[in-house]
Amino acid sequence: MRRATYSIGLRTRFRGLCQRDGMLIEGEAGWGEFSPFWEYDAVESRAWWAAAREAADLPFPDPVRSSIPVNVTVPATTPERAHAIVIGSGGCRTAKVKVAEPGQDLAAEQARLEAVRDALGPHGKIRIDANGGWDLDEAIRRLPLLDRAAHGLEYAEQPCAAVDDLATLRRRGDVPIAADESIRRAEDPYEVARREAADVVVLKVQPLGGVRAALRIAEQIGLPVVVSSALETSVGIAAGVALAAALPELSHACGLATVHLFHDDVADVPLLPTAGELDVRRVAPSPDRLAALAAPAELVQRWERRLADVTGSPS
Ligand SMILES: O=C(O)CCC(=O)C1=CC=C[C@@H](O)[C@@H]1C(=O)O
Ligand SMILES: [Mg+2]
Repeated sequence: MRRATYSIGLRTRFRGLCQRDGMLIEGEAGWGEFSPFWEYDAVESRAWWAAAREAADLPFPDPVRSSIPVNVTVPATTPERAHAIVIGSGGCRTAKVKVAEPGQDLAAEQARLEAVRDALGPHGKIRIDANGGWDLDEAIRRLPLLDRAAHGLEYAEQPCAAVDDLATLRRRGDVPIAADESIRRAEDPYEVARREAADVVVLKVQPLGGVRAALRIAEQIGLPVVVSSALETSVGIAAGVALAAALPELSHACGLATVHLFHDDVADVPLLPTAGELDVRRVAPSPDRLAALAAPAELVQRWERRLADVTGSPS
C-alpha cells in the first residue's frame, strides 16, 4: 500500500490550527485520507483509519446526484476578511460562520455575521457553528442576538456540548439546532434523534468510520443530513462528496468547501465549488503536488508511529 504524509498551511487559523497534516494511502480502488486531529487518541482514530481504508479499497456507493451544493466556511476572523471569503467562495449561497471561539466577544460575532450577510445578499442562508462552546445560559442569551445580526439564521450547529441543552434550546424555538459533536464523538449517535434535540444532523465520513457507516446512520436517524468535512485535502473531501452524492435526500448545503481554507492542495484540480456546487468525482493526488507538500521527516515519523498505534501493527 503506497502512502504519503502531507503538511499544508491554513490561510486563516481554524479550530486553533495554522497547519493541517495527515496521511494519504493508495489501494485498489484509489486514494483514501487518514487525518485524525492530533488530540484524538488511537482508539478514537480507528474510525478515521477505517474510512481511509474503505476509500482506498472499495468503490464509493452509487451516486444519485452529480453535484453537491456547499456552504462557504467562514473562520472566526475580521468582518473584512469574512466578507472577502464569502465573495471569493466560488458562488456559495450558504455560509457557515464560526462563533464561540476563545477571545471573541459578542460584538465581534455580530460584526462578522453582518459582514457575511452583506456579502451573501438577502437570499443567502447563514448558519453558525459554536462547537459546543457555550453553556445553556450563554446560548439562550446569544442566539436571538446573532439571529438578528445575520438577518435570520438557518440553524445553529452544536451551540452547547450536552444533548440535554440542545433539546432545551430546540424546544425554545429561537433558532433551529444542528448536532455535530453529539453525533461524531458520541457513544450513541441516535440519542440526539430520540431526545428530539436537533432539527439537522451533521455527518462526517472520517470520524464516523467511512461512507457506508455514515450512510447507515443517515438512513436510520430520520433527520435531514448535512455532510461536512473534517478539514481534509481534496482526497478526503471526495469521500464526503461521495456520501452526499449517495444520500437518498439532500435538502441542505453541505460543509465540504473547506479546501479554500488551505494554502495548497494535493490535487492538480482541487475539489472547490463553482456556482456553489462541488462535482461528484474521485480525487487522486498528483505526484508533483505530493512532493511539494511532503511533511518534514520528523512529522512523517510521528504519523507512521500513530498509524502503528491505531492499527496495532509495528511501523
Ligand atoms: O462544516 C463546514 O463548513 C466545514 C467543516 C468544519 O466546520 C469543521 C471541520 C473540522 C472540524 C470541526 O471543528 C469543524 C466543525 O465543527 O464542523
Ligand atoms: Mg461543527
